[in-house]
Amino acid sequence: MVDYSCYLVTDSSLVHHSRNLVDTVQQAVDAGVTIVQLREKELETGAFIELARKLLEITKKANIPLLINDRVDVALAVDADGVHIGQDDMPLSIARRLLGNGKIIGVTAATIEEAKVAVENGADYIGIGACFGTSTKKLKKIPMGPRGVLEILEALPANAKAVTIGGINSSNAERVIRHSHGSDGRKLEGVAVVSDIVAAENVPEKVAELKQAIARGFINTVPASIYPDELKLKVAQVFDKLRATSPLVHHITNFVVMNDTANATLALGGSPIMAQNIEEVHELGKFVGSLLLNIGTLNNEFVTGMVGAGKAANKNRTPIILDPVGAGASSLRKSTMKLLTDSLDIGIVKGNAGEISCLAGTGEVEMRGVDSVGGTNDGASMVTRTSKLEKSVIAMTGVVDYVSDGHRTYSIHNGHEYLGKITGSGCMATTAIACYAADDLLVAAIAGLASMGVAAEYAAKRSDVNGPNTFKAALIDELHNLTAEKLLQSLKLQKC
Ligand SMILES: Cc1ncc(COP(=O)(O)OP(=O)(O)O)c(N)n1
Ligand SMILES: Cc1nc(C(=O)O)sc1CCOP(=O)(O)O
Repeated sequence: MVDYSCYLVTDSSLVHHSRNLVDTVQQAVDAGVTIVQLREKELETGAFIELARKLLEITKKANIPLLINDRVDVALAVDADGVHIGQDDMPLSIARRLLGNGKIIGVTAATIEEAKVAVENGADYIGIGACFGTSTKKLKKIPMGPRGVLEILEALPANAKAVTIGGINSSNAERVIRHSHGSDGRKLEGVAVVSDIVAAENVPEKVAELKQAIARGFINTVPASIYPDELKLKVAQVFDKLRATSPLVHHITNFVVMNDTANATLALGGSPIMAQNIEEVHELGKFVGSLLLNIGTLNNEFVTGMVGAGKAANKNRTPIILDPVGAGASSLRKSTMKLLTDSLDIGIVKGNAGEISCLAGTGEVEMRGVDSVGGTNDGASMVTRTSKLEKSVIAMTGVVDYVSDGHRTYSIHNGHEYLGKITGSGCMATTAIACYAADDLLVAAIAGLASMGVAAEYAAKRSDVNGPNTFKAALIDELHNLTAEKLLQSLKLQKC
C-alpha cells in the first residue's frame, strides 16, 4: 500500500540557498515524507537521469516510492516507482503500456470530468489542483479551495485515491484534510507540497510540522452529545475562566462597531486589541487568545491584514471567529468571505440567517444590506448542514439563535427585541463568542450568544432604559454585571 499522506514534490529552483536538492530530499525523507516526486522543468535529459538516480538511492533506503514528473523516459531509464502526468502530457494509456501495471501512475485533475476519466483509465491516484493560490506554478484556473477538492473527490468511485496540491503548507494542511472527509467516509489520501518544504530554512522542522497537521486532519472523531443541563454548567465554567484569565482578543473589525465591540470585550472580561495592519499582525499573533475577523467595512488593508493574521493564527493554532457581515449584500463581501473560508481554518462562523445561507451557497434567506430579510423555517437544519459543509462551528443569530458543530445542534431562546434596534449588537455577539474561544468551540459559541442574550434581558428590565440608546449603555453594564449564577438561572437552551 502506497502512503500518499505527506507527498514531497521537488523544484530545485526553490531550494533554500543553504542546501542543494539532494540534501533537501535526504532531510525531508529522514524527517518522514512518505513519497517523493522529482519535478524538474529546466533539466536536460542526462542531468535529469543523474538526479533521479541519486534520489532513488535515498528513497529506496527509506522504502518509499520515487515518481518522476512528466518524463516517462526518465522513469524507465532509472526504474523509478512510477510517474505523475498532467492533462497535456503523455496520455495515460500509453504511459501505462510503457511502464506496465506494476508502476504507479498519478494524473492531475482540475475538474470532475478529468478526474473521472483518469480513474476509469486506471490512474493509481489523482492529483487534484490547484487547491489554493501558489507562486510555484502559473495556474490556468482559479484555485478551487477545499470545497472544490471535496466536490471532485465525492464524484469519484469510493476506492479512488487522491491527493491535493497547490498552496498547501503546515498551517492549512489540517483543514484541507479535515475538509475532505466526505459524507460517505471518504477522504483525501494526503497532500502534495512543493515550496513549503523545499524552500524551508529548516526542512526537518517543517516536515514535522506538516506531518503533525496532516495527522490532526485525519482524526475524525464524532463528539459525544451533551445534554443542555450539562452544557449550561460548562457555560458557567467557561464564564468563570474568562473572568479569571482575561484573554486577549485580536479584532480586525469594521469601524462602525469598533468602539462598542472593544467595550463589550472589556465588560465581559476579555481584553481587546484592534489592529489590522499587516506590519504588526504577526507580532501580535503570538500573544492573543483568539482572532476575530469581521468584514463589515472592507478595504484592501483590512483584507490583507485578515489573511496575514489568519495564517499566523492557524500556524499558532489560535482559534479564528469569522463574522461575514452582509455577505450576501455585495459581490465584494461574498468573495472576501470565500477567500477567508477557503484559505483559513475558521473555528466559528457567526452570522444572521442571510449570511449563513450565503455561506452555505443556498441563498435561501435574502439580505437587505447587512440584515436578513425574514429568517428560516428550519434554523437547526440550516446550521447543521452548513457546519458539516464548512467544517466550522456555525452560530446563527435571530429571534432564536442556533449553534451547531455538525453533530450537535442547540437553540438558545434568550435576548430582547432592542438587540435588533441598535447597530453592532450582532458584532458584539461575535466579540462575546471570541472571548470564550480558548475553550471547546461549540461551548464558546453557546456561551457567547448566551451572555449577550441574558445580558440583554437584564438590560431591558432596568428602570433607566427607555429605548435603544439607553439600552445599549445598559447592555455594556449588564455584560459587566453578568455572573455564572445569572447565566445558569436565565439561559434557555434546547437540544435540536
Ligand atoms: C501530486 C501532483 N499533482 C499535480 C501535479 C501537477 O502536475 P502537472 O499537471 O503535470 O503539472 P506540472 O507539475 O508538470 O507543472 C503534480 N506535479 N503532482
Ligand atoms: C506542481 C503544481 N501543480 C499544481 C496543480 O494545480 O496542478 S499546483 C502546483 C504547485 C504547488 O506548489 P506549492 O506547494 O509550492 O504551492
